[in-house]
Amino acid sequence: MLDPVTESAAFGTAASLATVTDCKCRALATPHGFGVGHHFGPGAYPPGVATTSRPLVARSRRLEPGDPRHDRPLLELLPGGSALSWVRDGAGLVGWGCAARLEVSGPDRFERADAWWQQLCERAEVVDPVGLPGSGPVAFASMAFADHPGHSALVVPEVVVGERDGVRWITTIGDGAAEADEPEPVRPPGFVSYGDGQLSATGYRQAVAEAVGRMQEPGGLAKVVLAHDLLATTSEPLDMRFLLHNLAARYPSCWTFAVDGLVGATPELLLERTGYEVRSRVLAGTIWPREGHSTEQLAAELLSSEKNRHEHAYAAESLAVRLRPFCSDLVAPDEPEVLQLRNVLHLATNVEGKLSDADGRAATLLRLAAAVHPTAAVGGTPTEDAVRLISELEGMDRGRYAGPVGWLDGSGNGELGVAIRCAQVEDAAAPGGETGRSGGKLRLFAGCGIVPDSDPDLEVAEAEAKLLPVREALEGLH
Ligand SMILES: C=C(O[C@H]1C=CC=C(C(=O)O)[C@@H]1O)C(=O)O
Repeated sequence: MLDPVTESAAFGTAASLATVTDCKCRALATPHGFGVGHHFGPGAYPPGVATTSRPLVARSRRLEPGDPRHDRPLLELLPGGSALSWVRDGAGLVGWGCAARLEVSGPDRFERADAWWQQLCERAEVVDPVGLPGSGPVAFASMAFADHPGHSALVVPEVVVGERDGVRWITTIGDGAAEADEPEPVRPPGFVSYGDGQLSATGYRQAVAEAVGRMQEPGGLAKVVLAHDLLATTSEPLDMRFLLHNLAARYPSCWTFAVDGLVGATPELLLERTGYEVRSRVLAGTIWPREGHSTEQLAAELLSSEKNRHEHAYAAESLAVRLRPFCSDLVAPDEPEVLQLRNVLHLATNVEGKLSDADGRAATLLRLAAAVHPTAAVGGTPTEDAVRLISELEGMDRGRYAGPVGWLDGSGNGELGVAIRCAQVEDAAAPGGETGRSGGKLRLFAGCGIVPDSDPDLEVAEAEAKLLPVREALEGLH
């Protein structure tokens, strides 16, 4: 098997760090510049220079009917271990193994991740007769919500299987040894128990009440999105595929993702870039099923709720305003529509644009993401004040929850969702309790847009409804 490309990088200040991990998760921190190589010690490369000791070799080929990798659902191809996924309605990408990996943190994490990926792709040897978005070299990405704390990860798998427009293909990156990995049977996680995370539901209610009080004062924020977490412990080791299968079965229209231990099914698309086309689906404003109310009644109530319309307008506008400068054309409807999911209904705005290439190069997906993240669907209005208030009132580390998550290819295409309706796997198999068995530990997250007339009790209930997809997947509902 090809040695994974080992990224060793550090960028000057404590405020802005890129740690370096190889794919066997040996962390290498270096006080020197941006360098890459396999198993080279830190400091072997001069500051500011990115090198790889060996270029990536990516080979794609079409899969044909009769090949199990063509005929079986994408998620069923994943072997055990750390799964990579971006699947919607049965199509998308799954990946495994690790040919290269980057961890970054800090305010310029997007720019540095972008530079790393561009350099890897420029030097890569690519054989790609498939020629579709997602064929050729691919990195799965999961970016931290905040500048501090939290790390972001880019993982280049050794094997990717993709499906788009009815075409199935496989890409091997490296020597393709992992191509032969046979899926082991998926293991259920056993009993699931829940406990408070870093911010309990009671603490969350207080945080929302405090935010509402401050927002009602003169000069207060227009909107802030506050979240809390829930700790889940499983009696058996956690097989991420169990979660992925159940999420995809219950939420087929969402993007079922897994990147570096962050797993979920998001209904919200931050940005999709296909050539010069960009697309986004902004969500904000929520209602959840109540007894005696039909879906049509709930949808009508949501559309006519001034509070939800305000919440939504801030989010849709934040995306459109920040995306517009990169586009020669951008269409954002004036009126939201209703998106219906099993657990909730949302107000949704689909935005479409055409990237301008005035200087001969349209902005990359990661650059675009840096410009639009966080939208007011997960941050607030105005953004910087809201992000400060989130940090103050939540008092927890969101990690990569609510950050961009998805994939990028070597031709500039990719999809980044907003990492909501998800959990961070803290330990796939944590040391066991009294029984001596080893179970897993996950942090589930859910947040709600808070405006000056929000009711804290209702926001707690809304967050509970948003936690359901992962809870039910964990408990085996499909
Ligand atoms: C922040 C979350 O949801 C966002 C997306 C849709 C609707 C939202 C809302 O109505 O508050 C949130 O803005 C979450 O699920 O954790």
